Amino acid sequence: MSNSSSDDEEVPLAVPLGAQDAQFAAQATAQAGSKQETVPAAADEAVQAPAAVVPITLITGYLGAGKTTLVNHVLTAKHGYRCAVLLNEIADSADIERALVKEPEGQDAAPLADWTELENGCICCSAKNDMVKALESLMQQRARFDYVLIETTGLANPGPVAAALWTDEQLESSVCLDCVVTVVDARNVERQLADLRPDGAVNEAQQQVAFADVVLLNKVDLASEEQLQRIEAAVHDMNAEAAVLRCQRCEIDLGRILNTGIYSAGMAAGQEASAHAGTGAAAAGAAAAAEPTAAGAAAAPDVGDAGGEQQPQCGDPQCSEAGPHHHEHHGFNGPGPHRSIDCSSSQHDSRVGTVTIRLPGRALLLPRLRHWLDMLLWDQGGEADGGAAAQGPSTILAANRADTGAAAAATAGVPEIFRIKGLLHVSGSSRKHVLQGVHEIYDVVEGPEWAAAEQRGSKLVFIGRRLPREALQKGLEACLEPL
Ligand SMILES: Nc1nc2c(ncn2[C@@H]2O[C@H](COP(=O)(O)OP(=O)(O)OP(=O)(O)O)[C@@H](O)[C@H]2O)c(=O)[nH]1
Repeated sequence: MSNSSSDDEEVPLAVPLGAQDAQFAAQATAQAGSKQETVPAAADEAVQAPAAVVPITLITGYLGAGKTTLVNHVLTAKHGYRCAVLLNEIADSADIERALVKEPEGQDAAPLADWTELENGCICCSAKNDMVKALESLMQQRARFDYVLIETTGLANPGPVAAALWTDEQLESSVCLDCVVTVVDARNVERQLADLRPDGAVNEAQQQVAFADVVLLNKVDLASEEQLQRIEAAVHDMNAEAAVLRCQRCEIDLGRILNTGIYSAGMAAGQEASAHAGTGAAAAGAAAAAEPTAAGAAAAPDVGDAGGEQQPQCGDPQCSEAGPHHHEHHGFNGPGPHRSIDCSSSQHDSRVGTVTIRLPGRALLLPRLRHWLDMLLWDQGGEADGGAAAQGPSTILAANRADTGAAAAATAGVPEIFRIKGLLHVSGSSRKHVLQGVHEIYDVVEGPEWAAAEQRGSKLVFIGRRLPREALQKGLEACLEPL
């Protein structure tokens, strides 16, 4: 993730996070600049005299859709807001994103960002309280920013996060939710939306669209006009009120997602819920929705190497029903009947997991790695026929599994890789390399120089289903330079 490199930047804030079971990087970047035409007049006022209440734009979207790209766009655009960013990564990968930050060079140059990394956890469940604590901590330095962006993990249900923003007693008077933005990947979103859960429950991609005020239909360069129209229709069917904006690299008019006043408009219109006030039945429902049950919290690691089921949790603060149910009604405080969602979904699909492979010391041979990745990913595009699929990752990984003796895993189903992130130590290069992969598309780019004192090595994070760790490890080890 890169940040603004304007000269007038202040040193970013670092928010210390206390919880152990969440990987939650908090970054705050002070940003100043001239007001962009597209941003409402309030932007200028915010810079001159900090507003009493800090607006928050919640950025959500499936794995690899372009959330960090959007954050980068906001941080580097000139719009007059000084932004603080809370970043929640699903895997242990904040250092990988950080490797792409173009830090200012020179001995006395202050780094653009301080990063705090926690292990595991997604702010819509186990780490939600950490998000609230991080925000509370951030608000202690309130004078340094006037806008907050929160980037959720790709598997977050934005409902409980939004509810927490409304109902936390410490936060209620200092921040307000302004807009829920869902970034969707034009190339992959159709299959993500169509992805069936064994119990027929709503999946994460559907939840994210359902809770959006604005849907960014990103990566239009990777989709046909026909595809784009199909997606727009599908999104409209799920959430008729959301504005759908086509874009590439999330380059949009930021006035559509910053200081929109969407939620305050809803409150002014006299919607029943008044979560900011924290009173009444609706707020009580919100609080219930925001707090996971003890059982749910205990069983939280549903994403990660260890699996586990979560208690169903309704993300709608107007809902106080326990257990699986379905309802159609008006959104949080937002105007219009626009969120129809089956709350019976478990928080995340428990089969989705993360495998992190670390390869300290020896460098990777880039051509060999590329070949391995090509073989691993080439039939993940969803357009290959059954014959082709049989030669793709399932075959490679199944063969590797057979080698390692895990024969049972070979028959358990085809591995699916949604996302790859890697920080690579590449043979023959003094620079870090960063690998980014979304489904079958991947890219390796050069990052900054390795520091003299830095221990060189590679780290790759795979997010997907039925990921065979040993096979991945073996495949990658075969790409290392010889001893
Ligand atoms: N072709 C194309 N690639 C894009 C576009 N937007 C983003 N990308 C690439 O898609 C990849 C994923 O982008 P990110 O912004 O990291 O996505 P993310 O949603 O933050 O990913 P996670 O944090 O893993 O969920 C990166 O390699 C981006 O460069 C786009 O409009 N077109």
